[in-house]
Amino acid sequence: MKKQILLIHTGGTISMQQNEEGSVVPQSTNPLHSENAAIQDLAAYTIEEPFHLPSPHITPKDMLLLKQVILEQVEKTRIDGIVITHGTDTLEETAYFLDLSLSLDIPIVLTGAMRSSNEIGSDGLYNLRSSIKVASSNGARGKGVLVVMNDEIHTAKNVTKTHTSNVSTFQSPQYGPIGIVAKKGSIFHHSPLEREYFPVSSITKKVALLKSYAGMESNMLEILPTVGFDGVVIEALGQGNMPLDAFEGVKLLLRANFPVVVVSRCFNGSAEDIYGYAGGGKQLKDEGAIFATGLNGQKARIKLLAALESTTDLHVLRNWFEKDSDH
Ligand SMILES: NC(=O)C[C@H](N)C(=O)O
Repeated sequence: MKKQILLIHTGGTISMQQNEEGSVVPQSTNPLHSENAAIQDLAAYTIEEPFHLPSPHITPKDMLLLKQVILEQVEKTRIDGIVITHGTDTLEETAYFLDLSLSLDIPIVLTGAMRSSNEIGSDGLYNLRSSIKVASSNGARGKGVLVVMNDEIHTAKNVTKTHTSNVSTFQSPQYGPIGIVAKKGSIFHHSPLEREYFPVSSITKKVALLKSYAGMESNMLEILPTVGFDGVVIEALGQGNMPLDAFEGVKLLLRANFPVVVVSRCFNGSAEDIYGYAGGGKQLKDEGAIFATGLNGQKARIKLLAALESTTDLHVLRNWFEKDSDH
């Protein structure tokens, strides 16, 4: 019997075409619909298209809508796997949001394309077929939300977009992919150790993401609560350190119980409380900053958004963010 795949289209380059001027633009009818014949051999489908957006337009509320579409379909009918087509710019954020907010064991795979549907070497249909193969496989069960692009299988937690145009843009720094898509199907060589679940049913908070830089000013931070933010993720320098003036802003926020989550602006490695000088990671942590183990800035922001729906208690938040580290 064919596997039953819930195929959800949301837009992105995989659903776009290049026009005569060379611009890549959305189409009134998603070109993926005319590819249905090219995927019929792999599975049977329920197709949903809750919105059709370039992924820079996608908001956490759209991510929540996707979660609801998935839950409705899973309750209604037998679904063996889920494939979501999505623009690549914010794909990792949607993938991680769904990873945190769904506790399903069936495979959930996000995919996209770096070249639109009518460009030479378009990777969309190929990635779609690969994703359907992975979502139909038993090996993908219980591994959380996955991202399949360019013959690689990545976890939502670790994957990130690393190149503006290359088809091998998605990578998992430090960890690598957990499997590959071979000619005959998917092969997993790793499994995530644990999964986290936040029962998000609304998005009511605002979380900022700031990148630190040499000479960063404190007022960048001080202004946040006054303009309606509920928390901030800071991509700190190197091992997890802040410029002196900005450190003063962090202290003011923390003393007002405003959640400050620290990651590194480095592409690889984790932020840690190593340096003891003013603004260093040790002092940040002593002041109450929360270190997000192993997450990049955009993922830490999604996690803080999800977590703040359940609690604003800094101790609870710290446990949720730092439990992955052993010290
Ligand atoms: N390759 C892509 O999908 C990029 C596009 N700008 C998007 O995210 O919608």
